[in-house]
Amino acid sequence: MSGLVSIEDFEDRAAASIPQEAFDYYQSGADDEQTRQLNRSSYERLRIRPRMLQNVSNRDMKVKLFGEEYAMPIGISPTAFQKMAHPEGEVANARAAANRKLLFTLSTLSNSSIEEVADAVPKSPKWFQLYIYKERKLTERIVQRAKKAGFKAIVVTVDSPLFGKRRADIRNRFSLPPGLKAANLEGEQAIIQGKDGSGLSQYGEQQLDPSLVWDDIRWLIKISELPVLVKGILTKEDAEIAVSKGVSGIWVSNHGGRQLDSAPATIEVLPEIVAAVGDQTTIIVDGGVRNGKDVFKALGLGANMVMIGRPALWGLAVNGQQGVEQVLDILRDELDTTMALAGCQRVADITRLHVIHEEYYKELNMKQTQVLLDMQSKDKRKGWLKGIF
Ligand SMILES: Cc1cc2nc3c(=O)[nH]c(=O)nc-3n(C[C@H](O)[C@H](O)[C@H](O)COP(=O)(O)O)c2cc1C
Ligand SMILES: CCCCCCC(=O)C(=O)O
Repeated sequence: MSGLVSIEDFEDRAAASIPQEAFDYYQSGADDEQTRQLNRSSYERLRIRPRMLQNVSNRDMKVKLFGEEYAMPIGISPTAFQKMAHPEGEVANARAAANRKLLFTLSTLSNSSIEEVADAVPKSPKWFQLYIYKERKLTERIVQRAKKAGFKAIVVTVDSPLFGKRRADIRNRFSLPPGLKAANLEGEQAIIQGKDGSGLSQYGEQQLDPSLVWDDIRWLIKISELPVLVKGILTKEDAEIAVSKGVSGIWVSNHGGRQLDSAPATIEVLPEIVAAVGDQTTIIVDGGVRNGKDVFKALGLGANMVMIGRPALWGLAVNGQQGVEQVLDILRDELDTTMALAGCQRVADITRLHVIHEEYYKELNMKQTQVLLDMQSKDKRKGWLKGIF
């Protein structure tokens, strides 16, 4: 697809490519969308401190996570209902990730089933995102299916005891289009139908378990016998509890600004979580990542892997599997350029000192000005005193 050179280009083209209701569902955040916007503006407030003369002629973006090697530290977050973007849905998205040797995460609420995705990309590493249903036996069956199909980790989403209020979905009475269903479920649990307001929040209220507590994470680790990561962590307190319960990773996320509006941006909270548990566990982050500079900043602040949600949906909407591949290629090229220009040959070379908040320069500037003003007024006072005596 020519003429598309940034993720924003893909978003604009996606808006013109799919039905308004689908685009609204993908794009929107909760309530006033402060957190969705903050995810972006917080990246823009960070600066990169580049180092010169570092011989960056041979660059390498490969990373390892849980024993698997990935071509770069960018992966795909779980997003529901991908056949609204393209008839091949999650299968196309997973194939794109596999072709680029990247991590893919499948949502519980996918339109392509666990088995279809596993059959499409049998060899490449993939994770399964879990929503815990009130019906625990059903939840267990889903976990066992994911495990049998070869998914390598369970990512349990903990930020959704109920559903954030997405105004567009309420106005649109969000429903899955005819012919689409939640492919991992059966009967009424597979149907999302909005009669009065968003069908999604009604579904969530009826089906998902809002009574979850930390001991349920222990239960999940026990029944799955797979690495379990908790997705939706935004404080060091919760990160510390999660680690004490035996999780294999913390996924710093505010659900793309779709759950608690006024929650902080993920890139804002990343440093506190890395400082608290970064030496004990794997840290994943998503939310508002739209270019290679953002990925670089998240790595500098301590993330082990940086994930994208909506950008992959925009690629899918524009041109299916190929569209996602193009999105991934744009991000890869941008990260590569950023690393070269910042003086980093490998991902491990990106450090905390490469990333700084814009306030640092403002404060420095203010402090220096204050010192000069103080010196000037001291001189003036001296002259004034001289006049008296
Ligand atoms: C349309 C859409 C559907 C989503 N579905 C899920 C889901 O099923 N499970 C989940 O844990 N997170 C879900 N998320 C949140 C993403 O996993 C991710 O946290 C978020 O999209 C990251 O922000 P970004 O879209 O700005 O990259 C969804 C996000 C979007 C935009
Ligand atoms: C009630 C469960 C529906 C989940 C839909 C997917 C999701 O997480 C989203 O943000 O949308």
